[in-house]
Amino acid sequence: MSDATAAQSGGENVVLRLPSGEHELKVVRAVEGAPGIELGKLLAQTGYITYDPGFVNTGSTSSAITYIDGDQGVLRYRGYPIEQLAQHSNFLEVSYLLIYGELPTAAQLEDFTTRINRHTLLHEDLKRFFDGFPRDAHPMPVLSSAVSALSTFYQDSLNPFDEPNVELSTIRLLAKVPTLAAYAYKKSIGQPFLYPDNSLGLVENFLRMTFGLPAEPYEIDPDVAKALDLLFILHADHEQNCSTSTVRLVGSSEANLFASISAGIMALFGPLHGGANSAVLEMLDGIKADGGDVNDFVNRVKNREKGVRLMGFGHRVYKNYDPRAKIIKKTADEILGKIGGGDELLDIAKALEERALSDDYFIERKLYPNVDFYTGLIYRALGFPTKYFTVLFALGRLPGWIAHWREMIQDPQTKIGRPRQIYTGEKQRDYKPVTER
Ligand SMILES: CC(=O)SCCNC(=O)CCNC(=O)[C@H](O)C(C)(C)COP(=O)(O)OP(=O)(O)OC[C@H]1O[C@@H](n2cnc3c(N)ncnc32)[C@H](O)[C@@H]1OP(=O)(O)O
Ligand SMILES: O=C([O-])CC(=O)C(=O)O
Repeated sequence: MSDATAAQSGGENVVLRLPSGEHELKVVRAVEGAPGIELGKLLAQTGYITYDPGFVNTGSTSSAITYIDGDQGVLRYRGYPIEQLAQHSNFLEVSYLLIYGELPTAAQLEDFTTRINRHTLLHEDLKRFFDGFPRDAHPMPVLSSAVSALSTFYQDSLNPFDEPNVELSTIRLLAKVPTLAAYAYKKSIGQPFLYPDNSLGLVENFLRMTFGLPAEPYEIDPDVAKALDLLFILHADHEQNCSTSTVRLVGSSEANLFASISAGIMALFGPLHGGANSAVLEMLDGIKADGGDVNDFVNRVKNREKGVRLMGFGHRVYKNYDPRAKIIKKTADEILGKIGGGDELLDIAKALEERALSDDYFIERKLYPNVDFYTGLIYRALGFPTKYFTVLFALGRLPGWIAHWREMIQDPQTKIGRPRQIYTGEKQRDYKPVTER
């Protein structure tokens, strides 16, 4: 038994009889350390294909970035509890932590900030890119396309093993994605783009480029900036979620950082992942329009009416309250109280949660609110349209995607991602000409 395996407690000993001999292993749930690695390696040698749709039990990598204990509702970035980071840190500092592994010193943070500020501008030709999209285009595919286009403007990014250029691409992404996101919004409302103002912080600059007008001074509301910064921290990483796994999978073919993150943005778009934040608000709007009866809605969910799920509820890993949702719920009242928008929808959301958490359907399945349940209410109060919410998630998740791509490219264990399948089609048949079919 390896030290890593032996060090785990609470597991069970299993004996595997494989062509390579008998192997006694302690098998534990993969919440900490490397308990599944030995087992996975042994099974891989046998050539047996394990059937695991959705990768429920498959550890696709080892990682030192984010730790989740889904049963206990624990989330830590590089070992720091999310609650502490939410209370004391800020988004730039957390981005540094995720990407470089340590909290920055004052000098490191200043250097990081200066380098990001130097790259917030977009190439004028890249700005024209937005003209090609319809005005009512969804901002997520617009953002993904624009990030993909960065590879064409910065061809020094193409070699994933060129460390100085990976570092430059990292800074370019952190600097330019907020500008791209703001321009996607401006395009959708037909207003002119604003150049970044690098005397401002990252979040403040983004707010000004999004809501400011060229001829008018834009006054930044510190409560709004603080609320958005907090939400970005809470979204910054979440281990091998669908979009991060996509970033790693695309990157495992040695595609560059921009291409991999462009793909991650599209994985985030779906309503079962990041798109749930928009879907929750649409659900709450729908309940309100139907008279506000949460019982009726919950019954429709339980009756499995086609296409009706309790959006913002349930999670692959959390079988307890999502700690991010706990923080957001706690601060939603405070934030909405300060910036306005504590409307009927918040009451409906709370009633819906209370109703669901006392219902056997949700209790038996361990379904709790996830990070997306309360965020939309805050985004709306900050002035963002529903369609734009997932772009805000993408802005928050960006440092996590970058950190995972960099960890993946440096890991000597990385192999091209290539799952197998269980073939269920025809065994073999002979071709017939079209006249005989
Ligand atoms: C940032 C994020 O990505 S967080 C997730 C955001 N997504 C959402 O909020 C969408 C709503 N939630 C869901 O669709 C799911 O809970 C997911 C996608 C998050 C997780 O899916 P999985 O881990 O594959 O769980 P799965 O779909 O197998 O659900 C297990 C059981 O709970 C039920 N269930 C899960 N989530 C919900 C829900 N939100 N509403 C109603 N029933 C649900 C399933 O129908 C299933 O029941 P069954 O075993 O009787 O068929
Ligand atoms: O971890 C997941 O599967 C989804 C999630 O909560 C996230 O990406 O933040």
